[in-house]
Amino acid sequence: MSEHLDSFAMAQQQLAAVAERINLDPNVHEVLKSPKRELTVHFPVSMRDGSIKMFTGYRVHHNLTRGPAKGGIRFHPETDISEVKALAFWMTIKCAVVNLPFGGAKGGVACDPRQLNLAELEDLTRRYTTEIAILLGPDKDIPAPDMGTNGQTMAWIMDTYSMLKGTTVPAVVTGKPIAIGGSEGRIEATGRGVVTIARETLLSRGNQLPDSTVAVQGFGNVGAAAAKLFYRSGCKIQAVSDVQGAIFNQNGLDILNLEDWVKKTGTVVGFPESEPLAPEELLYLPVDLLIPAALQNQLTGENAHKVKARYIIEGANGPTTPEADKILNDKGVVVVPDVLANAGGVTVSYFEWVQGLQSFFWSESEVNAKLEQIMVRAFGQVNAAAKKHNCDFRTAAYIVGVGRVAEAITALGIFP
Ligand SMILES: NC(=O)C1=CN([C@@H]2O[C@H](COP(=O)(O)OP(=O)(O)OC[C@H]3O[C@@H](n4cnc5c(N)ncnc54)[C@H](OP(=O)(O)O)[C@@H]3O)[C@@H](O)[C@H]2O)C=CC1
Ligand SMILES: O=C(O)CCC(=O)C(=O)O
Repeated sequence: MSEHLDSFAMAQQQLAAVAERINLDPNVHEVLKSPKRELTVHFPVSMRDGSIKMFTGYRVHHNLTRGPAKGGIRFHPETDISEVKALAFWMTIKCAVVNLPFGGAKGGVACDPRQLNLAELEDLTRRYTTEIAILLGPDKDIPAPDMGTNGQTMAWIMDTYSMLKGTTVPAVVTGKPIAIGGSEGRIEATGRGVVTIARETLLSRGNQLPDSTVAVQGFGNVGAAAAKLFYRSGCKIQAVSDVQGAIFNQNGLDILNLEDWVKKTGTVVGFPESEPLAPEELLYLPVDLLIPAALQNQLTGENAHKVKARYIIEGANGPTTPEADKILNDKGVVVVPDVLANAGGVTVSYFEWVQGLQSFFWSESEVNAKLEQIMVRAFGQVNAAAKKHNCDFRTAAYIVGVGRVAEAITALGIFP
């Protein structure tokens, strides 16, 4: 049977599965089923052709028991409230898995940033920020980049929020440029975390990262950084893709040359040292490590049986549906979930927030060393939970994450 789940329904299924497994207090389950608040805004932007276009944006706070709301902002044509609610829920779990003092949030605007010029994009970002500013603040809600947004977007958000407050407030966003209080290491932090978790996963099974073959879906902030760090670790990156297509080289792509090519052309497609590949075929290559680093719902009940990779390390949020999870587990494919594998980004966002609040900044090597420590510790805790409960890594990560959130909810005295 194939599945047509929306993202929030999928997140609910993941929560329900772990609630049953750990006998979660039904009251806590009830709390975690719904986001704390959802804001939908419709706002006008003046387009450069003289017309006015209406856009719809969202900011969702899922659960704030462990700290202020934290999570990225996505600009994508298919972004809707269900997607943003799911992404906010995953942020609650993710922050708890790596034990950061944050609750989960996410935001988004339904738009195609590639169809907007820079001035339109700036206007859209500033207007969206003004509309959701009621929720934002360094001790309330701290956005960061996600798909379709970057350091420039964060700079516009910080500036708009600072204008509203009448003072410069760097700690209201993370993932901003270094010149305005960004952290060393944030740009590649998610990719670095993905590679660290891949290494730890392999080590836990008696394998090594060097010489592993890798396929990466998506060559943006997460995919490109992960590909480069896998390459530097001695892996063979056999395939990568972006929206325009996929490329393949049996002997491994030179990722540094590929980066130069993408800077020149805007796509991986046509890279001279490669052959074209049908994009969906990337998911079915017989590689050691498959890294989905684009959108959700890529591995489903319909295609999971075709996967030949030994390990899937989820750089993207929500790339594997529950039905696919079951098929992959039955096939013996090890899936390391988003809420652990891509937590390096929010971890360095946490460092950026702490540095901003203290106006005391760390070197890149300090940032990377602290990131390594947190990711290795989180992997160890999830691996231990997987052994203790004899379960897959997603279930184990949820046992750790949901367990911490439940403990916090109970400690507040809501359910004495
Ligand atoms: N940025 C971060 O710090 C974090 C991001 N994530 C998650 O990682 C994923 C990627 O985010 P990020 O790298 O920031 O986003 P970016 O916008 O930087 O990059 C997205 C990449 O995915 C490609 N892409 C989009 N759709 C497809 C598709 N259908 N097939 C193949 N490639 C596709 C894009 O192609 P093109 O370049 O052609 O547009 C681009 O290369 C998302 O799920 C996000 O939620 C998770 C944790 C932190
Ligand atoms: O860096 C952050 O605060 C959030 C990153 C993010 O959106 C994610 O982990 O999905």
